[in-house]
Amino acid sequence: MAVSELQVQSALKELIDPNTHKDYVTTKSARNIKIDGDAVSVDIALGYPAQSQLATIKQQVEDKLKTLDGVSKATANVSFKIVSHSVQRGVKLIPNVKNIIAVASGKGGVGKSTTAVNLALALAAEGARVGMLDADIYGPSQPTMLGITDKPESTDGKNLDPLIGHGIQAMSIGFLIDVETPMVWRGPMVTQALEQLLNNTNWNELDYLVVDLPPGTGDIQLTLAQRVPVTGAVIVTTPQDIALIDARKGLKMFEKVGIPIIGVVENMSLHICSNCGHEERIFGEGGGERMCRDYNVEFLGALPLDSSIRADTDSGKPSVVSDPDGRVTEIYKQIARRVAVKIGETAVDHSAKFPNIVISNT
Ligand SMILES: Nc1ncnc2c1ncn2[C@@H]1O[C@H](COP(=O)(O)OP(=O)(O)OP(=O)(O)O)[C@@H](O)[C@H]1O
Repeated sequence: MAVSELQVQSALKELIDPNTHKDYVTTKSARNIKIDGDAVSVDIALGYPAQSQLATIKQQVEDKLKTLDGVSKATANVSFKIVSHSVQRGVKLIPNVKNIIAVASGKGGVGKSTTAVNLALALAAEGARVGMLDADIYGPSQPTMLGITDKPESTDGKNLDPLIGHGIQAMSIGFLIDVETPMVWRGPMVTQALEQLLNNTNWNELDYLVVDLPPGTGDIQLTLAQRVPVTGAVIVTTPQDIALIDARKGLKMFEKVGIPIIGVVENMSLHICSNCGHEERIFGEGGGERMCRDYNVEFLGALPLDSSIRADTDSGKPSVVSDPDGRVTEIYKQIARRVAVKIGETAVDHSAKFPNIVISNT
């Protein structure tokens, strides 16, 4: 007897998506079940980029379906599609940009820019179309980290075309000014410069735009957080108490402006001696996780203090590019998938689909 659609659904309910930690029926990823005699096919449409896992997920689903009585041929078509999610109320969306991820830190020097660029490259490695906006006006580091030395041009005579580094679209004040000459920025100039970089760039169909914010939680960051249409924020911290206190301020700042916190990345968590492999928690233990528990936000992952991370970014080839199969890259990819999943779980932006409501007297 042929298998029923209900039986196929029950089997799919027993399979847990490795990234959402939910089954494919609950997440509504399983669609279009077709049964033709002893052959079953199903589409699995993931809401996050997972290029490196598509084959594994396909295999898991097909193996599961083949355990059903009456099924000898199973086909799973696994794909992903990224949609726009909602942002703070009253903030204008950017054309051609589906989701904006702000990467912030309460304190300078904790590795925010390094995390931002590797997160962007990891999302791209998982198949998403990604951009990087370097909003760190005081110390733009993305041009160096992405190995970009060109100057942006304008093909339409109005907006600048982003420059491409390792497959991602990038815009930075560092492309436009001489980074060796210190610039004195006053508050309103910073927000204006940033809004121009964001709005006057010809972004090309981005799934995610990662924004590397300046460090700190002062007025400037607050204004930026209120003006940039952000889907969610990632906070980077190191485990020392002093960094954590500032990171807590960062969390509160985003709460204040209604931007959801995607989670916290702990950087320089653990030092691994490059000579003997000895592991040491130089900056303390468990601080990031404790903070996440206190504020009920997700701990996205921890990066070791590893001289290769510094050397890779300094040379313009961040770890995700220079060592695509390495342990550090896997951590960045895990973080990237968690970020994408969390964004996928936030409310979808329906603003573009809502019909105009016209009140007429007739
Ligand atoms: N996990 C790590 N292991 C080793 N070095 C790291 C790590 N993360 C970052 N670094 C290095 O630490 C320095 C500071 O990093 P980065 O510029 O990313 O910090 P930041 O928080 O963006 O600083 P700021 O915003 O103040 O410019 C850089 O030289 C970078 O290569």
